[in-house]
Amino acid sequence: MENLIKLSDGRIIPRVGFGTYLLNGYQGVNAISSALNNGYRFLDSAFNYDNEGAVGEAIRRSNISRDEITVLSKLPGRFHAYDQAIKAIQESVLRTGLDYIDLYLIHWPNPNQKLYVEAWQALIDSQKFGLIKSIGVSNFLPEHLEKLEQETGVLPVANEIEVQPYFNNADLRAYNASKGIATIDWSPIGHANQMLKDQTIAVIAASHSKSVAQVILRWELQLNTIPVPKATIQSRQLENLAVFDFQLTEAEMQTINSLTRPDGRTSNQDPATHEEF
Ligand SMILES: NC(=O)C1=CN([C@@H]2O[C@H](COP(=O)(O)OP(=O)(O)OC[C@H]3O[C@@H](n4cnc5c(N)ncnc54)[C@H](OP(=O)(O)O)[C@@H]3O)[C@@H](O)[C@H]2O)C=CC1
Ligand SMILES: O=C(O)C(=O)[C@@H](O)[C@H](O)C(=O)CO
Repeated sequence: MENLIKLSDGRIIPRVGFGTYLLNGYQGVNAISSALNNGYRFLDSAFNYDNEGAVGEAIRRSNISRDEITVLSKLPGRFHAYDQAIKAIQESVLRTGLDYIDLYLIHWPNPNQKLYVEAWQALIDSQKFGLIKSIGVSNFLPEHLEKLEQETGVLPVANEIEVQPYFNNADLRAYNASKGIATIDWSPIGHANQMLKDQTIAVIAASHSKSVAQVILRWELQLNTIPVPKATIQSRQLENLAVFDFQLTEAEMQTINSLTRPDGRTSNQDPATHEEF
C-alpha cells in the first residue's frame, strides 16, 4: 500500500497524519518536532486547539522543506458568519507563521446556528487568495454536505469524522466515498480508551506480531481512510507509523467491522446536535 493518497482536487497527502490536540506550548513544539523527526508529514491542528503556533514553530525548527508537509487546521463554530470566518482563516495562517495552510476545514457544522454555508463560502473565497490550498469539513453529515453542494456547487475534498472500531461510521464513510470526499479519522485509536485492551483485536494483533493500536490503524488504512493518531512519546509515534508492512485479511477486517456499536462514540458528540464554538 502506498503511504500517500490523492484528494479530489489533486492534492497528495500522507495516508497517516499526526493528531495534535492537547500538544501546546513548548512541550507541544517538542512533541510535534519529534513527530516530524520520526517521519510524520501531515499535522492535524485547529484554531480551537490553540496550537497553530506550535505547529508552525515545529516546522520551522525542522530541516524539512515546507512543501513536503501538509498542515491542516479548522475553523471554530463561533466564526461561521462570513466576515468572521474570513478573519479567522487569516488569523489561523498568521498564528502558524507560515505563508499558507494546506488543508482547512470547518470544524463542526453546528446545525442550530445555520451558518455553515456562509463559513463554506469564506473557505472557497480564501482558497482563491491562496491562503488555504485545499478545503474541507469535519463532522459533516450527508444533509450538511448536500446543502453545501446545492448552495455553492463546491464539495469538500475531505470530511474528518470519528472512525474507530467501536464507532466505525460506515454509512457516513460510504457517503463520503460516493461523493469523492476523503475520510480522515479522528480519535482513530479511540483516545486510548478500553479499546486498546479489546481481546478480539488483541488476538488479531498477536497473530501479526503487531500491537492493538497498529492493527486498528491498519484496519483504517484498508477502509481507505486517513487516520490522524496523536502520540506524545516517541515510541508510540514510531509504532503508529509502522503500519505499512503487514495486511489484514478480509475475515479480520470483517471481525473488526463487527465491533461497532450504537453507543461506541469516544465522547457524546453527535454532529446532528453537537454545537462547538
Ligand atoms: N475534527 C474533530 O472534531 C476532532 C479531531 N481530532 C483530531 O484527532 C486526533 C487524534 O485523536 P485523539 O482524540 O487525540 O485520540 P487518539 O485516538 O489519537 O489517541 C490518543 C491517545 O492515545 C495514546 N496513544 C497513542 N498511540 C498509542 C499507542 N501506540 N499505544 C498506546 N497508546 C497510544 C496517546 O498517548 P500519549 O499522547 O500520551 O502518547 C493519547 O493518549 C486529535 O489529536 C486531533 O488532531 C480529535 C477529536 C475530534
Ligand atoms: O478535538 C477536537 O477536534 C474536537 O472537536 C473536540 O470536540 C474534542 O473532541 C473535545 O472533546 C473537546 O472537549
